[in-house]
Amino acid sequence: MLANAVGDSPSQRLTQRVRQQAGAYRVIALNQWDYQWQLNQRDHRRQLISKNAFIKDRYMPPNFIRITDEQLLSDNWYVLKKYSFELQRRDGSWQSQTREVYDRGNGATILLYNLERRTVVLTRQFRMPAFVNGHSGYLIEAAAGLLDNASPEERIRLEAEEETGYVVGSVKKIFDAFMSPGSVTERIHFFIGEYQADDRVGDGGGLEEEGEDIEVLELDFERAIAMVESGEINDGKTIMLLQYLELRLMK
Ligand SMILES: Nc1nc2c(ncn2[C@@H]2O[C@H](COP(=O)(O)OP(=O)(O)O[C@H]3O[C@H](CO)[C@@H](O)[C@H](O)[C@@H]3O)[C@@H](O)[C@H]2O)c(=O)[nH]1
Ligand SMILES: [Mg+2]
Repeated sequence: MLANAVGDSPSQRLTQRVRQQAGAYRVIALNQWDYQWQLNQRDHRRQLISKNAFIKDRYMPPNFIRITDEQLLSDNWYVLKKYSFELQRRDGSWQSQTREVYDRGNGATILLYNLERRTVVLTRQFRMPAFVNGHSGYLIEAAAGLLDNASPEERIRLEAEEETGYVVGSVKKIFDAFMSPGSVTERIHFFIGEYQADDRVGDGGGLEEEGEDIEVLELDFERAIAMVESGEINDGKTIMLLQYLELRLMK
């Protein structure tokens, strides 16, 4: 339902309130993460105006963009589209642009750590895109997987066990992040979870039928940090997780 419909549902009341508050602002998006944002027209900074609002009928089309065309370039595995659109610049003028956008869904990742022994569990597997870009392709990474319609927490528990063999107890979501927002839609949900040696119930390794052949590495935390510095670990999500742990827990 468009938010300018007249009515008395919670979302409509919210919308009216937002509009009253709007003044110098334009509402830009009611996104899927339960946050409502508005955009300051003077400096284009986003400002959070409502959290955990109402899920279903709260879409308000932003008025700073007009999508004029959407062309499917490939849906061989995931979906690559070319969007043509007009975007309003900060001086108020409109500019036409095209952008290719690769949509492979969202993902989740987890760093398994043991505080007492100061260790972490990572994986090593072949990544074709890294190979194409001059790497051996064998990247050291935190366990991770695409959501495939599961919730981030549900998916990361399954993925951690599938890839590392560890059953994860409690997990903590620390943040989510766009990892390549210039071209890829994906948003990754980041988790950490403590493990003990006897939480390992299998070998991990991933699904052979999907081409996965994942090596499980248990590393001293200090060694892992040194590998970030030396460039041996150069996967973005893994660096972010290790540095989070260093800042918050492994002092
Ligand atoms: N046949 C085929 N298989 C594919 C293709 N692309 C991916 N796959 C397979 O699809 C499976 C996806 O495995 P997951 O464990 O769910 O995902 P992931 O590849 O580990 O992705 C995780 O790490 C990425 C890199 O950091 C993240 O981008 C992603 O969000 C997720 O966290 C893997 O077996 C992968 O080989 C493709 O084009 N063709
Ligand atoms: Mg994976």
